[in-house]
Amino acid sequence: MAADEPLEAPSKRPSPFFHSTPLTGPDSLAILHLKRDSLLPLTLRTTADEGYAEGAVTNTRFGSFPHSTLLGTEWGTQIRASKVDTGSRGRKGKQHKEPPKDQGERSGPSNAASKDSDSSKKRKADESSQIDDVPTSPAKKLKQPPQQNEQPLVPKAAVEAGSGFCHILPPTPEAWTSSLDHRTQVVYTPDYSYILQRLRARPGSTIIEAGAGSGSFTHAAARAVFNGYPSSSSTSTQHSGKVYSYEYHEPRVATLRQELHDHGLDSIVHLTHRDVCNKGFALDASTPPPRADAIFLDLPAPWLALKHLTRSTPSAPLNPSGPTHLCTFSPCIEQVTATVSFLRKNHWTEISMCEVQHKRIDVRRDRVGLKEEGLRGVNASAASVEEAIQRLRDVESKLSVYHENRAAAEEGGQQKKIQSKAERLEKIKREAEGRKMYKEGNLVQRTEPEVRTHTSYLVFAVLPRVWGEEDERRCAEAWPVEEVMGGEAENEDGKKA
Ligand SMILES: C[S@@+](CC[C@H](N)C(=O)[O-])C[C@H]1O[C@@H](n2cnc3c(N)ncnc32)[C@H](O)[C@@H]1O
Repeated sequence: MAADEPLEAPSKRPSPFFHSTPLTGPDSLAILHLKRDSLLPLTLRTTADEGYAEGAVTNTRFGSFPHSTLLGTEWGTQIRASKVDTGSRGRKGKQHKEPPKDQGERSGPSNAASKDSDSSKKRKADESSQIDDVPTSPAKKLKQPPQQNEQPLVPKAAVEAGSGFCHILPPTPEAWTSSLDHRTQVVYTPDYSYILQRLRARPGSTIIEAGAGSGSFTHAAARAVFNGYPSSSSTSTQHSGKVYSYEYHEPRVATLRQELHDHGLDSIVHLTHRDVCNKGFALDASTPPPRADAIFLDLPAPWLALKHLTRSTPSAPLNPSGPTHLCTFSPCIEQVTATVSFLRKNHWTEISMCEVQHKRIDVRRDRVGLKEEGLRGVNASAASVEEAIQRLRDVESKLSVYHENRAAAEEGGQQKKIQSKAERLEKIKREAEGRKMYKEGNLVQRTEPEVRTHTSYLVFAVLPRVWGEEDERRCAEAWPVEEVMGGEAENEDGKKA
């Protein structure tokens, strides 16, 4: 499909990113939360086209999940993995003569990949090798027309596998960012939440974004500006929030266009296939230019695009009746220098730069001591010299009791009881029940290094609106100086009027 080729009419159904149903339903977009930072988007299906007796199945490294176990559940529910019967799927491939096997826990990718070895190798090479036959990439979906032989599901009841689980979550821009098919480097949640806040994006705003890349920022921006779907009625006066996205890489445009359609966002996001550096931000002839309140440029050379964003250009896509807030995202300081230099020469104000240095900080209680032995998340070594000496005394005394008991056994005398380790741990556990653990130990903080982000410098600036004599006159009429100053206005000579 060509990037400029429109899809069918904009989807009429509400976007699952803005409206969540109480329960998961057929054909709805869901995110499987497998583990921290491992999320998987999928569309829940009631049709079987993969030869599983249980109907549509998603295989992950944490087990197989028939969609029948995911449908009709509350969002956030923990779903147990199932044993699945590959049925006819197992017999389909010519090179695979073995009888179909049950796919138990953790049998996902390799067992399920019964089509051919090339495709299985490709999957292994794929960044998301934990996933098999999941309709994650709309690009893949585009290449695969819907199967003619899809049959209504009469699924075999799923049998729990005994281990392996996931949580089913509704789609949000955050979950989408963590799970999307990366076609480019993406803007991550900590960055876009800060950027959108600095751009003053709010319901009803108009944002320009270039380049759209994998659509991570696009989804977050769409949610930030959403204040209802554009109304076709001419009487509606409400200005709908809108995101104008530009991208010059044709396959990325086609993929993102399909995603936006599938996600019910195509009436909020206007995606254009265009090189903004060379050709500016104009839209097709039938569409009026955007009147942007905010601009986000995630391009290698933002200053080349900025030359099309001036107040003096008649076709400039800026809102003439308000200031325009700008953010550019650059991976190196040279780009920042060039951008800031351009902004200074072209009437932009409030120019500032910040480096993104997100850190995830783990704050917890550090509990050390022998009384913690056997408890979870503790350091069970002696916390003080006294504790260490006491432990040595205990060991010594046990040893001497042991020798006494041996001597007593030889002489036929009575033996003393020695506390076993299991008894000691049981006693500590019992005592712990009465302790207020959340108050104990030192409060410590540790920086976790693995926050997903890129080296990035964000440049912010504001382009004020044009202000002329006429604006000044209207303003003076609306807010007469005497009223504003409470009769304290001064005349031209600086005297009180
Ligand atoms: C880092 S990616 C953007 C990622 C995106 N912001 C996201 O969150 O997924 C940069 C994108 O800019 C696009 N691009 C680069 N130069 C461009 C230009 N002159 N016009 C339009 N798009 C451009 C690239 O094709 C690439 O997809």
